[in-house]
This record gives sequence, structure tokens and C-alpha cells, in this order.
Amino acid sequence: MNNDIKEVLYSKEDIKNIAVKIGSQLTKDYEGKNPLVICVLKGAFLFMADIVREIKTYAEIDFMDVSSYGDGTESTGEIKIIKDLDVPVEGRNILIIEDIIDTGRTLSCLVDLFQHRKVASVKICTLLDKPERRVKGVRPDYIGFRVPNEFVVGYGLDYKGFYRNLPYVGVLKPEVYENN
Ligand SMILES: O=P(O)(O)OC[C@H]1O[C@H](OP(=O)(O)OP(=O)(O)O)[C@H](O)[C@@H]1O
Ligand SMILES: Nc1nc2[nH]cnc2c(=O)[nH]1
Repeated sequence: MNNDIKEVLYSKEDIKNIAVKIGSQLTKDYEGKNPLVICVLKGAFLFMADIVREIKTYAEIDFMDVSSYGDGTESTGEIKIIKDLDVPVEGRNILIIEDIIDTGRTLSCLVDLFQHRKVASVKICTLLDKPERRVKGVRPDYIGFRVPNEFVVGYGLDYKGFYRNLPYVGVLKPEVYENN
């Protein structure tokens, strides 16, 4: 699997360090606010697990499964809610955890949904931001790294279901796409 990677962009250590840094900021920002921290599945599962352990104040967690990519690397422009939250969100301080923001369609849809559900606040924490690809005006509040306009995999991010279990974020070799 490692042989399919052209370049490692963020190592396991880079990711650990940024999770500690963002976690410490979140601890300060959410002290006394009892946030509901929401993991957007599947890609954010590893970042969620790392980031919540760095939030050193009371926080509840929940999961949503949302899909915006039908196959491979191209956006379909459609957002599907596959699994909704287990708890009501009215009046809550919501912190959405994402692995990547690309076109912004997924987050734009989610922020609208939470505002419609009358939350007290909604903020976004993403490991990766790819601002060059934005078609919706979504601005994350906490960003791990700004990535170039390349399709990245690893640390939760997949290509056709694979590579999520890589401990780092990297770029696939072109021949991997060509052979698929
Ligand atoms: O900004 P956008 O263009 O909307 O893209 C970002 C979304 O794409 C990825 O999810 P994906 O739908 O691939 O599902 P997954 O997390 O299950 O891999 C990622 O986890 C974000 O949710
Ligand atoms: N795996 C992966 N999923 C994405 N979804 C939106 N952008 C990306 C990306 O660069 N990699």
C-alpha cells in the first residue's frame, strides 16, 4: 500500500502535533460550553478520535454519515445524509469535525441544516482545507493544514474505499488512477 504513494504531505508526527495544538485551542474556546462534537463519517474518524482526546473539558460526541462523492475523485454535487445524529441539537454549541473541505458543498449543507435546527453556535474544525477548489463560501474555524489542489489519501481519506488506514496523508501515484 505504501508503494502507491508518490509523496507524503503530512506525517504521523505532523498530524499528532497539529491535533495537540488545535485541541488546546478548543479546550480554551469550549470551556463551560458543553459542545456537541460531531464526526462526519467516514473520513473524519481518525481525526475525531485524536482531536477529542486533546479537548480537556466536558464535551459530548456524536456521528453523522454524509456522502458527497459518488465514486472516485469527482463530486456529484449531491449531499446525502446516510446517518443522522442520535440527539437533538437545538440550543447546542456544535463543533463539526471534518477530514477535508474541498468544494465546500458538504459543510455548506451541514451548516445550513444545523442553523435550521436552531443550534446556539456551529463551528468547523478540519484537518485539511483545499481552498482552491471552493464553490461554496465555507470558512473553517480551525484548520490543520492547507493542501494544494491534489487528491490526497490516508489518515481517514480514501480512494475507492482504500488507504483510510494509512497513518499519514499523501498523494497517490498517477498510475494507481490509470489502472483503476
Ligand atoms: O467539500 P466537499 O467537496 O463537499 O468535500 C468534502 C467531503 O468529501 C469527503 O467525504 P466523502 O463524501 O468522500 O465521504 P467519506 O468521508 O465517507 O470518504 C470529506 O470527508 C468531506 O466530507
Ligand atoms: N480522499 C479524498 N477525498 C476527498 N474529498 C474531497 N477532496 C478529497 C481528497 O483530496 N481526497
